[in-house]
Amino acid sequence: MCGIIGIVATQDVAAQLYDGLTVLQHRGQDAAGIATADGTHLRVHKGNGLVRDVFDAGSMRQLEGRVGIAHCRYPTAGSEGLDEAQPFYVNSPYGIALAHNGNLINTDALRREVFEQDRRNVNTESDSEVLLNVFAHELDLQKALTPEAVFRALEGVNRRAKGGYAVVTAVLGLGLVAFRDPHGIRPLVLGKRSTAGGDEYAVASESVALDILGFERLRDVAPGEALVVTARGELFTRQCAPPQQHAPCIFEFVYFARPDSMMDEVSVHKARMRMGVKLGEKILRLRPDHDIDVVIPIPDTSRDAALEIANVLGVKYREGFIKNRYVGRTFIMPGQGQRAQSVKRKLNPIPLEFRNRVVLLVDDSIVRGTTSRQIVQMAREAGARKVYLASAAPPVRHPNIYGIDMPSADELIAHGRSEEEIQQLLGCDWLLYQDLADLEEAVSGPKQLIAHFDSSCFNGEYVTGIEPGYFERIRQLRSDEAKKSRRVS
Ligand SMILES: O=P(O)(O)OC[C@H]1O[C@H](OP(=O)(O)OP(=O)(O)O)[C@H](O)[C@@H]1O
Ligand SMILES: NC(=O)CC[C@H](N)C(=O)O
Ligand SMILES: [Mg+2]
Repeated sequence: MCGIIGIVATQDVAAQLYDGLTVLQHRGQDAAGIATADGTHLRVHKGNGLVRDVFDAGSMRQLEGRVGIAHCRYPTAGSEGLDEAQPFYVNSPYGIALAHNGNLINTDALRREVFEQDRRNVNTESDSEVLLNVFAHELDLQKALTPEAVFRALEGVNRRAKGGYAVVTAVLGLGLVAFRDPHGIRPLVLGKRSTAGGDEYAVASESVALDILGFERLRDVAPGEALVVTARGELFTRQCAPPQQHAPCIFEFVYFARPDSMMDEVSVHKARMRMGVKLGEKILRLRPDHDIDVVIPIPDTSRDAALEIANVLGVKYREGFIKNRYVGRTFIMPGQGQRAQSVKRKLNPIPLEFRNRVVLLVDDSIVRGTTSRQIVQMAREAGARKVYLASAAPPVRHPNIYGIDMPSADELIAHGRSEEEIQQLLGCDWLLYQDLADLEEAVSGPKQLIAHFDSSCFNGEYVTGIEPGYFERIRQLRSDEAKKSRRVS
């Protein structure tokens, strides 16, 4: 789930893109990059690692320009290597740099089309580079470089590309172009800042990036909508795909996004609190005479939900695990070995919060079970009398194909297993999952702001439709086993 941001300002934007990336870091830890356009040159700097490791004073100095885009990467296609770090660049037409959050599901077919019909070669395994070439070709077919021409080109892109995509591009001689897939699976938000020199605009995966840069959040980019901000700061917007069901990814609200972000008009923090309320109510329904002494979150993401569960149950909330702030998110690490090792380095219990107590551990989600398996064990070793585990999301039983790297169903602990079997595998005394209807209600909230979601990893329903054989192909390409063998060879 990568993070993207694009800015058009009245002064150089690289430093602001850098700051924006640092608050989107939780969306991708493998690589980062910035591209800027200064009228005659597009400059790109990218590398593997965290934002703070990729850039130094020298690389920042050469990123001149008042139009720019940036990306932090969590791979869902290709390798974790530098070749596939973003932004990508093509020199024709005009010079275009592109950064993409999401995942295309017709990459193979598009790559062939791009090569055979559009006569463009894509040298990496990245779906995003294929997407850039489709955009470049469609723009090449237009006879001018105007917002109108870009919108026509994007109608072509939306006809050809299938999957989840929120995209920012810098087009030399024009400015910033941003667009969101016709179902709005991936998030994208627009902000504005007025200065003495004129209006400035930014688009980003999450509103937190706008907040810290002092942009006012105007609105979300609509599904299928595109916008152009010229280098002079003029904003043009247009719907570039026929209307489709809006289906934002529910996992953004469960895990990916920062709680201080607003997404599709919903506060992620409030959505997570409502998840906690629903789960607390479910506990009271199933076990009105429960014996829970204390509710303990598995930090970070589960905190909002855990606090509300404790409130509903009327029991204590305690921070029983201390998180090492220098270890990143484990779920978005590329290999299972790395993920498993990091849980121990990341979380350590405070035994006095566990000793002789019946503890309810809360996590936002249980995906591969890497975290919860170890945490349940740690809670027992710290002296808990009984260990219960509640997940603010339902069992994850199906692959995600729109930008979260869960390509292989058999790596998911809940795939093909009953809740009793999962409980046994995790080693807890009671395992409780949120119901999907409750989760969807929790996110859409009392105002029912979102009618449909991409909840595919919970219910196996894929809003774009799926080609036969697709799952087997991505399993072969992207399972942990496949990735490991690629790393060795
Ligand atoms: O079942 P698993 O495969 O372990 O995946 C689920 C876990 O991974 C995530 O935590 P992560 O450490 O990535 O981030 P966080 O600190 O934001 O909770 C998520 O919050 C769960 O704790
Ligand atoms: N998580 C994402 O958004 C990934 C973007 C793109 N598919 C890549 O692998 O680089
Ligand atoms: Mg976690």
